[in-house]
Amino acid sequence: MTRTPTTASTIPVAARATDVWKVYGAGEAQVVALRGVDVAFERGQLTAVMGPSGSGKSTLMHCLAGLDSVTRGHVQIGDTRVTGLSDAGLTRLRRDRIGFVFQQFNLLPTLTAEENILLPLAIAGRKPDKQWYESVIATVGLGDRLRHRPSQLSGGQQQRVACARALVARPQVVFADEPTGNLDSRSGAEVLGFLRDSVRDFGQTIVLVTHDPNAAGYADRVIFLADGRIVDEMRQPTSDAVLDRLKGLDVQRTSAEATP
Ligand SMILES: Nc1ncnc2c1ncn2[C@@H]1O[C@H](COP(=O)(O)OP(=O)(O)OP(=O)(O)O)[C@@H](O)[C@H]1O
Repeated sequence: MTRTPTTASTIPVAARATDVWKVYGAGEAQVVALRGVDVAFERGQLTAVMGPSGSGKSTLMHCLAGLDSVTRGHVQIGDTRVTGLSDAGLTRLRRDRIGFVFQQFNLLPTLTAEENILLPLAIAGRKPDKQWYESVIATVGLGDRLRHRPSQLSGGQQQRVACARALVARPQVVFADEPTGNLDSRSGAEVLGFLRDSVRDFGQTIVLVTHDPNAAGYADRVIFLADGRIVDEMRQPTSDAVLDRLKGLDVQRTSAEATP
């Protein structure tokens, strides 16, 4: 049977999962984290992935980004089939074509903001494109903080450094896993606004895993996961509509758990 990924549009795809299953452990300890996920992430869009705790959001992101292997099915970044790449191929893919932003900012404490931002390029032996670097720095609004170390920056500023680091190599897709989870609402809004601007101004593709309906309100599209499956999607979401949909998922889950 041919499966149809959950996008009907003709916009080019930056990342795709096709019939992806992920099983952890074996026997009694077996957990099926993903159950046949088909999804395409369109280029130049901010897509949020939402769902109850344990629904498989981080697992899906890790499989898409080549940080974890799939049990069945396959994933693609652009035209490259990630599933089956060698370790060296995966390292190159992650280094050259994917940007990451995590809840913990993961900055190196002994380096300045600027050195942190340029580190992935330095490791890859690449020089930054000066004009691009300057537009990224201007967009994140860190011009006067580049010589500071992470301990001299607020949480929001540190996360903006992490966002700039993810963008500076012009990755095909940025995966952001709960990027506002450690921030107060104002700093969170700044970071989300910046991610949103990078989509609008640079055509960046972003996949955002979040629990927060307000964060999902910045997205072009929201994918809802429940129990390892994609159960719904919403385009041009509002925070209120996302919140309502999430409540529905929690109700379904509670009723399913109550069934003997
Ligand atoms: N390394 C692992 N070994 C065993 N089970 C795992 C592992 N990683 C995740 N799981 C299980 O897979 C399921 C999906 O986990 P995942 O972290 O993807 O969910 P999530 O939707 O991101 O949850 P949360 O919102 O709480 O972060 C859960 O039942 C989890 O316990």
